[in-house]
Amino acid sequence: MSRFYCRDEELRKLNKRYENGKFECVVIYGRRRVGKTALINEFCKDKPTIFFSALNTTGKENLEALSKAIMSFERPNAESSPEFTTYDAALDELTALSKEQRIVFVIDEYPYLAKAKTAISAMLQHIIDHKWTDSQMYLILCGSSMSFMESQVLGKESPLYGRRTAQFKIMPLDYKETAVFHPNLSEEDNALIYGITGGVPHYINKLDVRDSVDEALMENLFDRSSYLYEEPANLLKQELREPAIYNAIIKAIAEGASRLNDITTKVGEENSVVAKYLKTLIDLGIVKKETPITEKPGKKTIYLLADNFFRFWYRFVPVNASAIDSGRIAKTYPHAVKQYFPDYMGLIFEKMCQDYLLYYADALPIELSEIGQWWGTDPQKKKQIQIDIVGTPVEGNDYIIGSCKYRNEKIGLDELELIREYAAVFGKGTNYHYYIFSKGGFTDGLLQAQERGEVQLLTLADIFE
Ligand SMILES: Nc1ncnc2c1ncn2[C@@H]1O[C@H](COP(=O)(O)OP(=O)(O)OP(=O)(O)O)[C@@H](O)[C@H]1O
Repeated sequence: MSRFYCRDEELRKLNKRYENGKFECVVIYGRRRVGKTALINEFCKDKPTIFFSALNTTGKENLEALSKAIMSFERPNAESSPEFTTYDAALDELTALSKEQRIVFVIDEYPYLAKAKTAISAMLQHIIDHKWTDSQMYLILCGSSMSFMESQVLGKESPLYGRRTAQFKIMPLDYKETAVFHPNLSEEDNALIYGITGGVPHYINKLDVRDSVDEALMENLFDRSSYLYEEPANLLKQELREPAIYNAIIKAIAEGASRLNDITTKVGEENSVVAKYLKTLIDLGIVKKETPITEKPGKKTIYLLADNFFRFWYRFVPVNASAIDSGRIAKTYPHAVKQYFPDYMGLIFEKMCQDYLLYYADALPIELSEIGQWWGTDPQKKKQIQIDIVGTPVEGNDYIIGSCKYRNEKIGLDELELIREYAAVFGKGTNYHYYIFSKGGFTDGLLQAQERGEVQLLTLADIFE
């Protein structure tokens, strides 16, 4: 079995709740493959646990599976076990167990159960209110359908509303956590692994980098028989009824369409139809909407791929499909894939730098409220500008302005000049603190500017420290 990494904060909080001995109803949700079940297993490994993974079938078959889960807890060595004839009987058995001891009862894939047995949320609500509140039951409801978990389990319409005692939205790992999987690799390799897998532990494991990212990509992604080659299609098929349209939308965004109109034109469907599909992709954590920081959603809102793995796959697999199919990819890889990495990594590096500033928020010269990107038009030069990082203050007029360059060249004073100009166009603050992040380092001129206190300079090595 592979090792379990990170998630310390989630485990600490889950354990703290366990120790209080009181009734808990914890909701755990997040994108598919993000590591929800692995986290629950890690939490439960030394605790009395009934783990029921709901099935995408009928209510009857789910009751059978639930019966088995309860029976294998009560009689771990029995070859066959009786089954409960009703859900009420199974829940009553759980009540009896939780009166005797602290017990963790996990329902994984809860949306499947709620679909198969529509009354289950109301039944759970009833038993929580009448029996479990005073018991030692530690209930965990887990699911990957974000919209279902957010509206039907956490939302006001749900019978379970108000019953939960905590909720955890499990997010992909960030760049530093991703690097924990490969402590012996260089910062550049670790950045790339983050850029390819998006910090989804399952994808990090499946990419399985030993010595070289190039070799791992060739074996475990740019190969038709590999798991990662199939993954986007599998995931879409598993989650959605019309994968073809979703596929076209993701491809359009990966190829650079970011406004609704551009996506619609590429896909060849009505705006309203595409908007509906986009909403589902946002629920799945594949697409995200972005608006310039400090502005409200509106005309400037754009759509981006939230998931780096999808972004990588759709950027490099479709255009190289024939080379992959014919086995020529190893030959074409240097000019068809690898030479575009600095460009591909640009956006990812921006996110890494933003995360870095959030990590060290306490050491920043301002009390940070939000961090994001800003884009708009320079009215004098009549051209579009984009500021990679803007940090807004909780109060006052001091802002952080940052630039991120993922190139193999030294960045010089002209970059500082440029972001000073951009800050003037942004125009919200009166005092700006400048940060420049560069993979390839800095010229002496810029290093001297740092010594004069005009700018903070950080390399890839600095942000991984
Ligand atoms: N923190 C972690 N450290 C190491 N490996 C992990 C971690 N989290 C998940 N994994 C790996 O990723 C795989 C998939 O994770 P898991 O099944 O927990 O995801 P999930 O969110 O429950 O997925 P789904 O919604 O598709 O059921 C696991 O089998 C495990 O190998």
